[in-house]
Amino acid sequence: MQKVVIGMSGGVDSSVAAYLLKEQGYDVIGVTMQIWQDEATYVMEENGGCCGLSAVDDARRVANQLDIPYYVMNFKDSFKENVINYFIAEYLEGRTPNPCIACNRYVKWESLLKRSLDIGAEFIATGHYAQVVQLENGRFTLKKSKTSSKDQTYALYNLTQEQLSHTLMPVGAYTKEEIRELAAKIGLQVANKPDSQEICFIPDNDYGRFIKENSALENLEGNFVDLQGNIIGRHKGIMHYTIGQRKGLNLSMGRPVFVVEIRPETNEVVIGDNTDVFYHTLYADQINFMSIPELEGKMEVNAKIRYSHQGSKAVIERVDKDILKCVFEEPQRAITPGQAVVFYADDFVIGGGTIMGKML
Ligand SMILES: Nc1ncnc2c1ncn2[C@@H]1O[C@H](COP(=O)(O)OP(=O)(O)OP(=O)(O)O)[C@@H](O)[C@H]1O
Repeated sequence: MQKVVIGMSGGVDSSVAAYLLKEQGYDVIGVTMQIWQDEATYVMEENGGCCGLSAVDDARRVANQLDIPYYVMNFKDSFKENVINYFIAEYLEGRTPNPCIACNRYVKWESLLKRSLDIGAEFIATGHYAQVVQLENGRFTLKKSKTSSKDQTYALYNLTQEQLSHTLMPVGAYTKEEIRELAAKIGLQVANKPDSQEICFIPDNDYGRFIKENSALENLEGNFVDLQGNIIGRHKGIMHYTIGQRKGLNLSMGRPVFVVEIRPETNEVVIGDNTDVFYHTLYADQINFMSIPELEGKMEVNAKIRYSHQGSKAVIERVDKDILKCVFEEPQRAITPGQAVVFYADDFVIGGGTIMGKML
């Protein structure tokens, strides 16, 4: 029997994933990763966070019910180094990070996969809404989940071929409703648990406060400037802002105004009109390809610039060793440095990268 380690967060999806794997005949081992420091754990619990004591209790109960072995493993150091530190550093450099992507690649896959292989498992599995497929060219890639509104391929675009070849995502072939029905049918007590919140380690979504409290920096205030360089007000620190933001600027300009650029080197936040946040072209680095080994020439794709973006027609080409240029057919609003751009052909991930500061 092939051994698989399933990451259990105590929620509906990973619980049903464990059930499905068992049904499919795998030797299933449940693991909950402890990833965040103890103090915050209790705050997260109240907000439905994924990794505190009740998550462990829930996951353990499900594992008992499914009659599979269950362990809690400590990944706090890996999470701090790869997710929290990256998250803070990116904001302080004026970019908007995506911590789930870093967590997936470096904590869930790199660290958990290594430990799983060490204990004799062949695969790791999660309750993500995505499907792992092997193409005719032999490469592994991700296919969008059955319900596009739940699809999580965007946050998984930078898994390596090696990681994908050891990965199972059994819930991706079902809709969320089907998963909830399945959970109810098999009597899982977590069937009605709410979905977890957006960023698990920031309970109230107050990124700015979190970064201030977790970095040594004191006074982060600076100037709001307009596109001509005139000072138009004071900002609270660049980490409070992202491209396209309108709320919370506290500027009375007599018209709606938006963040159009963040300049960490001068600690300035540039303000403009909505029309100033549209661009045709972005550049991306830290490229990872999935369905293709390498990009030859130009390629037509559907490109997604944030988790909630529908995707838009674009042409990509390499312009440097690790830099891709992506030209959209229609200008896109709020292309944001630090976020991922993920390229699709129909429902399949071609690859992706990290959006750089330069836009045209
Ligand atoms: N602390 C953790 N320990 C082990 N696996 C985890 C942990 N957090 C998340 N995962 C895995 O990653 C998957 C996706 O996590 P995500 O936070 O997107 O969903 P979720 O809402 O927590 O899912 P679920 O309904 O399974 O709780 C989970 O289904 C689970 O397999």
